[in-house]
Amino acid sequence: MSTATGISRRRLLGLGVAGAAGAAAVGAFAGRTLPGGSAPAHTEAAGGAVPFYGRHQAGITTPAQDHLHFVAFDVITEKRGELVELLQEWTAAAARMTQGKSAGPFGPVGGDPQAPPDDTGEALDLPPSQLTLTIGFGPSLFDERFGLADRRPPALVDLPSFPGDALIPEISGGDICVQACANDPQVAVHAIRNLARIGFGRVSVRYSQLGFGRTSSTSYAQETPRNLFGFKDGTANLKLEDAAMLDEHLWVAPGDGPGWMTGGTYLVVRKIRMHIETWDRAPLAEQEAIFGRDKARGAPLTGRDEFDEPDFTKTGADGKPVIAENSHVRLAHPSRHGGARLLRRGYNYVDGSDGLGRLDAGLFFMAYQRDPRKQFIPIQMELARHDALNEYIKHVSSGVFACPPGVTDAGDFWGRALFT
Ligand SMILES: C=CC1=C(C)c2cc3[nH]c(cc4nc(cc5[nH]c(cc1n2)c(C)c5CCC(=O)O)C(CCC(=O)O)=C4C)c(C)c3C=C
Ligand SMILES: [Fe+2]
Repeated sequence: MSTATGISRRRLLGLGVAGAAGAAAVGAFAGRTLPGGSAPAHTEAAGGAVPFYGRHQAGITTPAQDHLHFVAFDVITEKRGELVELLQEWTAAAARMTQGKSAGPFGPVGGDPQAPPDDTGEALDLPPSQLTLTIGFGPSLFDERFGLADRRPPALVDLPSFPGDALIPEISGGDICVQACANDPQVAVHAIRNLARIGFGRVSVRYSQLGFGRTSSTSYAQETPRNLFGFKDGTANLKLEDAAMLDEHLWVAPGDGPGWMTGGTYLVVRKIRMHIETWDRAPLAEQEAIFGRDKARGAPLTGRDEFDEPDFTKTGADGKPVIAENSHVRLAHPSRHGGARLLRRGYNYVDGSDGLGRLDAGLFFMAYQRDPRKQFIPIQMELARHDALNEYIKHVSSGVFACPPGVTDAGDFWGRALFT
């Protein structure tokens, strides 16, 4: 998207037009319509910038954007100083890119023509698109390489193997993860590509995953989206408006573990293949019984409206529970897990077809929480053992990461308190 002069907002900012003049230019841009009076392709709300600095990292309670590019890196340098420098460089680039600027100060075309550009350029004409970049540190980072073994939080456990797991090691784990979310997939891909480029020689990409169509709402202002089985997903999620619940279930509090994690949270990722063609042959009544919710409105089978509380005691004419014992929502419900909740922030994925005519598709499940030992692990153990949904899904990749608190200002960097 371009300004009246034909120079993009990202380019303007990337070329260093800052301060009052830059702000005025951006302000003018933000309010303008395209020639002919049509609305911009991205509204400012969808295309605007999410603040990078704050007590918590952005991209967790931020209203879930439409697109994901998730990456897990292996650290290949063994020098602690090089890793710290990389985190500093990444933080500076992330602070810039999330505000719609280029990854480096010169941008795709403003530097020395004899040197590779400090930004790859494919987001040159695009608005910030609510890009957020969220970092996490995996258990393997806390081995002997960087002197971090005694700084590993007890809550950052290796996940146990769950019944039915079919994990592929090459797309599981990772020393460091970065979740890029944006309302434009090209902006998310650009951000991860540039972080990987900056990390050359110090990290290598272990795996990455594209996701589209968020499968959760993280704000009451958002409509509940649908997953690839056609059901509303994210109804009973933690929402950013529930501040007390976030303190109880999401953010690491003082005394929970090492001080460097206070204000942070833990992320569990699971790539879950969904057997779409088998599901599509299941009768509607069976699909609804599996989730315990109706397909049209997402209401519990004991209620009428989406946000009605399920009644697990209610029985039908046959004397059986209306919401089946092996239904997904009964097994995952907080009442079964001592009140434990998750902030789910997953995305649909389709990686093409599998060569046998079936979609290679599913849910890239991501859930943030205060302590995976008390939240994800017991919930998933229950689901893995009893969930009727298991006939239609397969967990193929897994990861757990400690996501540090937010970067407070330009002097701070991702994970500073861990390394100092
Ligand atoms: C271990 C955690 C969970 C995994 C893994 C998981 C996989 C998974 N879920 C769906 C679809 C739905 N899940 C729903 C609710 C729900 N799911 C979990 C946890 C996991 N799901 C929780 C904690 C809840 C909320 C339970 C409650 O409090 O009522 C729903 C219902 C709508 C909603 O509340 O979001 C759907 C639909 C799929 C397809 C899937 C794996 C592919
Ligand atoms: Fe679920």
